Amino acid sequence: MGDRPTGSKLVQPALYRILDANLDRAREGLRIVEEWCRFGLNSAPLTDECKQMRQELARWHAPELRAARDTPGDPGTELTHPQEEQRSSIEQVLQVNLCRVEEALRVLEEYGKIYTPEMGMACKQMRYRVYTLESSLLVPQRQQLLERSHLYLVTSPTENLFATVEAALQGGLSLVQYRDKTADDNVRFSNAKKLRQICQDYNALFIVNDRVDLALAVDADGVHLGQQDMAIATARQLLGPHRLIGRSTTNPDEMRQAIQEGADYIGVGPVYETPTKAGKAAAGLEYVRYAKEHATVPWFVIGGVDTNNIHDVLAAGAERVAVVRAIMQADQPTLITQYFISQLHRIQTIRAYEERIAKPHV
Ligand SMILES: Cc1ncc(COP(=O)(O)OP(=O)(O)O)c(N)n1
Ligand SMILES: Cc1nc(C(=O)O)sc1CCOP(=O)(O)O
Ligand SMILES: [Mg+2]
Repeated sequence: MGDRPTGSKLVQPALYRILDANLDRAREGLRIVEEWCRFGLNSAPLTDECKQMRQELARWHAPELRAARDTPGDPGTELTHPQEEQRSSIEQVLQVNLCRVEEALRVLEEYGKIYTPEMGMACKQMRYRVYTLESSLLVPQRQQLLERSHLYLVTSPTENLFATVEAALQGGLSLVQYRDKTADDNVRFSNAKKLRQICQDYNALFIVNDRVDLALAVDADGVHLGQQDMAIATARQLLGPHRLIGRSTTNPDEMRQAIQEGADYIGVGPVYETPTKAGKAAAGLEYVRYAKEHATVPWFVIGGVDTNNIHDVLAAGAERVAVVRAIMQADQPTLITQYFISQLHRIQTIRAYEERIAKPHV
């Protein structure tokens, strides 16, 4: 590779070892992601993208770099973090490994510039390709599941918390919010952790009410924030780009602002007064009709919704509802969940049909 501006004889072996270690790290991470693209997603384009990047990295891995390796003398091989030993989901495996690839590429970009400018440039371009790969793999999963979810269970404290949530999941529920306004933090943490696991077992989204710190601590899919809770922009900074943020809204101004600030979904309510949120005046069906015309993100009607009034709510334009008591206090949560889902599905089918009649050529 000719003369390099490496300064001294001491610098070159270190530089080569850095490049050698990070080329390995990036390729290993890509291999792990590739396996999921291939066997989990059956995606030829994503598998191919990982493979191409691995091969490009292999071309940069020159014999002189490999020759500089000194595993017994490397103090870094002994250092592990307890979190490296735990993985709770495929998503986490992907997240951790994509992050590892991005970090390794950043190192290769900086140190590679000393080795040869072309290496620095190639690693920079590859890092942007990894960001794109990350978006394809991680963002849509949550967004798509949110799009597909029309019933939202918001929990209330009860002795049967886990059994009730699991019964609802068995009925087809795919979106759960842990809401407990009074428990101690250690109880909230252990409940949220257990619910997170149950939701994962059913491939359902798990959202934490109010608390961004708790959402992060249990690796939740997102957080629900009311008007008095943390600002969306601050939550987004803490949660990163991929987790969901929901916002409660009670009137058109709050809706406009929530959407403008980047809420992934909104609560629309309370449509009826409810003892679950005593003292909050009903926004009524008029606000549901407004949401039908103006909401541009998924919106869930909340507040007093039950099996008796769901048809009025749907008739006002809703296609998604969030409930607490209707499921948490049901004798048969699975059956009630199935009933809600069937009615929500029915209305979507009717609306899709009506739309086709109204615009036959679209
Ligand atoms: C889906 C959904 N919509 C609205 C709320 C209410 O949030 P907030 O106004 O912050 O009130 P609390 O739930 O925190 O008492 C919600 N939790 N979920
Ligand atoms: C938690 C919550 N938020 C509301 C809002 O309008 O922002 S209404 C509500 C409680 C909904 O409970 P139930 O289904 O038992 O009436
Ligand atoms: Mg709140």
